[in-house]
Amino acid sequence: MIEVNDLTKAYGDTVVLDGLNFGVDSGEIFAVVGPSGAGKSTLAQCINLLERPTSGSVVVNGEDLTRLSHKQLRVARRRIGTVFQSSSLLSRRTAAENIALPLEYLGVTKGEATRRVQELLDRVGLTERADAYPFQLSGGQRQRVGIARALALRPAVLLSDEATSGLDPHTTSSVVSLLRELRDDLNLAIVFITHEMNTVLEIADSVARLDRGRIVESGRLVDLLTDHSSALGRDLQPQRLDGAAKPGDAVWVATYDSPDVPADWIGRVADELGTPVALLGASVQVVGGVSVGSVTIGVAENVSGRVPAALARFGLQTSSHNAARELEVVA
Ligand SMILES: Nc1ncnc2c1ncn2[C@@H]1O[C@H](COP(=O)(O)OP(=O)(O)OP(=O)(O)O)[C@@H](O)[C@H]1O
Repeated sequence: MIEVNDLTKAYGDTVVLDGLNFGVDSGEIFAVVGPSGAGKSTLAQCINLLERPTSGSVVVNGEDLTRLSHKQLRVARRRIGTVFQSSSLLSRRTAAENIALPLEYLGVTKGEATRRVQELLDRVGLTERADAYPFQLSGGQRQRVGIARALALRPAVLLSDEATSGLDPHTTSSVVSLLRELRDDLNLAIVFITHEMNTVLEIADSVARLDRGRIVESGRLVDLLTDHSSALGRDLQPQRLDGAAKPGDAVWVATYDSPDVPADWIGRVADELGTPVALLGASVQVVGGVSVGSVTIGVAENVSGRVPAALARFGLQTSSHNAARELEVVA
């Protein structure tokens, strides 16, 4: 596991990270999301100690890395594997040679390195592409090589710094699936730094929003998504375009508010209201075994006032924002 305690980084008078605190358990993916300039890259560099924090500590499996000498740190840093954007591979080395790089630095015997590289290629599904050069690989394959290289020294923590940025949605999903698999199979603590909200929704167990060097909100993903007072939870909801309602219908957006929403709630709400409920759009996702997200429905205006109570009975909520929208439609 990794703990970041009161981490501060200043360049001269400019405070870039201001007293950050968080912990990531083994077998957990913790996403840090934030806009450009929030301090994400600086945080990544402080976590793997490429930059020394001005104050505070980074503790991996009980050892405070910030207190180590330069020499001790070189050894301790192996516990953190880092995946950068795909461009970080060496272009004149094959996939296998890129993965072997950390093993070479460590002075591992050639036979042992070959065995380990084979194992890693297999783990990331690239056995067939061992001899390909980076330019012969797709963006997703290059990222898999980067991940395999980060795992070469069997780290306890995997730090992903914008590792899926610039990849198309399909490739992002496949890299995300691989990271989730590694979390479970290798019991890794993964710190996933990104500016992409959609990816957070796919990957994170917990999430923190970094803004101007501070963590302004954090929590378990599923809790944030079902907490209607959470600005981060709202921003993480998947975006979608809804279909138009029938003339004379009022539109409501219902958000999943409970882990126990029955799968057939639309039919049951229609029965209760005594009128059909039209499904206009939905973005519902299962996070940690719980359905979260929102659904847009259209119902006849004459029963519209009864909608919030009917939905609440099945564990769904209409937020005030959505009520305002409904009033707009009715007006
Ligand atoms: N070496 C440095 N000296 C002075 N200021 C710096 C230094 N490195 C970063 N900063 C400042 O720290 C702030 C955070 O930068 P950082 O690159 O960590 O943000 P970021 O969230 O990664 O942004 P982006 O997503 O655009 O890469 C910025 O205002 C930047 O100008």
